[in-house]
Order: sequence, then C-alpha cells, then structure tokens
Amino acid sequence: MDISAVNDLSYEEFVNIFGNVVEKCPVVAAAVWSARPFLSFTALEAEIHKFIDVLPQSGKEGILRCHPDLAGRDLQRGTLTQESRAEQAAAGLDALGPAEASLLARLNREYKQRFGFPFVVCVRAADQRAILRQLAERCGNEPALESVRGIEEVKKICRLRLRDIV
Ligand SMILES: NC(=O)NC1=NC(=O)NC1=O
Repeated sequence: MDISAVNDLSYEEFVNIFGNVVEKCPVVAAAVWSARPFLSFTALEAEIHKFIDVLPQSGKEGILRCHPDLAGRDLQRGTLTQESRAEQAAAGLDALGPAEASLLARLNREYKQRFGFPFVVCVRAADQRAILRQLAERCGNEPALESVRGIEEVKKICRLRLRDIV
C-alpha cells in the first residue's frame, strides 16, 4: 500500500497491519499511529526509530526479549509469528544439520546467560554461516554494546517488514 493509504487507516487497521513490524511489540505501532499523517515511508520508519530510541534501557531490552530464539522452541513448536517463521525458514533455520542445530542452541544459551536477552539478528540479511559466525563473535561483546547491536538488528528487521507492507 502507498503512504496515503497508510494515513487513511483507522487505528485498529493500522495496529492490525503494522503491529508486528517490531516482533510481538504492537505498542510500537499503537504509539506511532499518533504521528500520522506520515509524509513518506522514511518518515514512518523514523517515528518507529524515535519511539525505540527514547525507551529506557529496560524498554530496549524488553523489545529484545520479545524475539524468539533462532531455531528455538517456538520454531520447533510451530508457535513463531508468521513473519518470524518466514524469516527463519528463508535463512534455512528450519533445516539445520544436527551439528549446526546444537551449536546454535548452545551459543543462544550462552548469549542469553551473558546478556539476559536473546541474540537478535536480521536473518534476511544473513545466511546460516553468517548467523553462527555473528553469534559467536557477539557473545564476546560488552553488554552495553550488545544491547545497542541488538536494537540495530531490530531496526533492520523492522525495515524489511515495513517494506513488505508499504
Ligand atoms: N532472535 C532473532 O533474531 N529472531 C529473528 N530475527 C529475524 O530476522 N527473524 C526472527 O525471528
């Protein structure tokens, strides 16, 4: 849809359509609806970034905690959101070999134990090898840096999900 159609949406339609551009955080769409009319895609994206950027650290970490583990329990149980399922499948995370699957599960556990929130990466911008390499590298980051990195990835995921709509 084009940006004028976005601006014509009711609040309910807007949250129904944009509610998962940030995984399981419909409050983001509910909040930025107030900023309509949006002059462009970029202006809509900027309002989402503004909402995220002013959150306290606990809010940013809360956004990260709303993300499902890569190839984790939600994928195994079929409880991923539609967007996450498509993204994880496109990256081949639903068809990992046993070695990769156990390495990813171990690194995800280590990462979550160290940082208190899950490893988040925009999987549409990466492949299995790149994801494993990035996860291994980022496990060594300082916590303050890592929450910034995670939010950067949330914004990349959000941009692609927005592009699927607008
Ligand atoms: N933990 C994650 O990074 N999850 C995800 N990244 C994506 O791009 N889609 C997901 O579900």
